[in-house]
Amino acid sequence: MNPFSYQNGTLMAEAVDLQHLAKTYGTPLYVYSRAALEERWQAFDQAFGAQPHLVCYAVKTNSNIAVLNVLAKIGAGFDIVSQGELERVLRAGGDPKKVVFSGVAKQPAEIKRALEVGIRCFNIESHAELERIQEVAQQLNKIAPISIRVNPDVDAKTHPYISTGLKDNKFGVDINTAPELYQLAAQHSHIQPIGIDCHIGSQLTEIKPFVDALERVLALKAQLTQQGIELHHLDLGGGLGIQYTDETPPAINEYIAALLAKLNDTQIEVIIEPGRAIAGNAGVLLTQVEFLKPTAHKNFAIIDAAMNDLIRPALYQSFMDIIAVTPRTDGSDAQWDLVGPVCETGDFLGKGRNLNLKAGDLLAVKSAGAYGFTMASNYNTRPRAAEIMVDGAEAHLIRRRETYDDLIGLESVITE
Ligand SMILES: Cc1ncc(COP(=O)(O)O)c(C=O)c1O
Ligand SMILES: N[C@@H](CCCC[NH3+])C(=O)O
Repeated sequence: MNPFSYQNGTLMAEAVDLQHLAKTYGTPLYVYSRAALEERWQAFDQAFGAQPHLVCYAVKTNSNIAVLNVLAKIGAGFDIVSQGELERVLRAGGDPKKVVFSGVAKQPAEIKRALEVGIRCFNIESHAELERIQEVAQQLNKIAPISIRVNPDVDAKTHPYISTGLKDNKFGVDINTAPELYQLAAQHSHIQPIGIDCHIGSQLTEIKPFVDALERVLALKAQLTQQGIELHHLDLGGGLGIQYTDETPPAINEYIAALLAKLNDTQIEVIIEPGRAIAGNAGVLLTQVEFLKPTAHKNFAIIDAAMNDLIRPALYQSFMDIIAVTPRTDGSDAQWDLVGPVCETGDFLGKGRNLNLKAGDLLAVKSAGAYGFTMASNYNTRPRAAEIMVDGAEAHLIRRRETYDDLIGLESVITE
């Protein structure tokens, strides 16, 4: 489903008028569709059929507790990378037994909390981290279930900043050295190896790298079985891409079908950690045109959303499609650079876009449900945007706009 479609000349989110939302809550404004979030998580879940599996939504993608709650209610597990994300999952009603904990430097306090609430598995990213988890588990007299994140060294063919499965990335351990680390882990008194983990990158638009990675993970599993280490699950990470413009990523069910074909009836539980493919196209960012500033060389449209609200274009030169909420019937298209009010030359959301604009127009940045709000900052002391979840004809404010007190209230002047 596409939750965002035009009706009577205006873009709607499900059955809610986006012009109306912008008037009520102001801009910049993130708007998510509940139905789209649910549909995409369920598409992953259902595609597994009889294969034992758990679809752990990657919390970093969009961590609003209303988003997590909607997914928890339909049975989602969660992939977290910090205690902060764990606290969100718990407050959203998520089941800790369905939580996997990734990330290269889990703090002792984070490990302790995760052991206390009883998460499913720690995805260990180095030998040093194995020792730290053993130490904390021993102090608590608990057994830590672990998998080792291996680096299968496959080229994910995505942006270098979001490719994670290559030898020279900071993530995971070299797949060739993993057997040694598993042997060592198995000898630790408070560690129980239960799975293998990998995650090769994000915004992948081809199936082959996923299948290549799985092949290497299966070979490792066979080797470990021979060495007497039996594992209960394979965690294949996230990474399935979405369409931002003209990309043609595989459909969710094609991607899962390719994994199942490679598994060839191996009855092992498969965990996946999709983020973008669930939340990306379930959200838009609404922004208003402040001023039009045509110059001799270029036309700038200055909008009220900036790189602090949505950093992907500035950080990765990502293309995010930008459309008029109510396309004009008067005037004509011109080419515009859509820039924000932040004092940085890199502050743009789109360049050279053909749009028919006037000051005051409302625009929607598409595919902004993933890595939008979660990567937002307060740079230039700009309050972060409000967030709305639409559910049919209803709109719920799921995060109010920040106030200046929210921003400045944590600070104090020195008194001398
Ligand atoms: C360990 C891990 N799992 C899952 C994800 C989610 O990735 P994506 O949003 O591409 O599905 C990420 C981010 O790339 C990650 O680092
Ligand atoms: N934040 C990135 C993806 C990185 C994924 C984090 N593991 C993006 O916006 O595309």
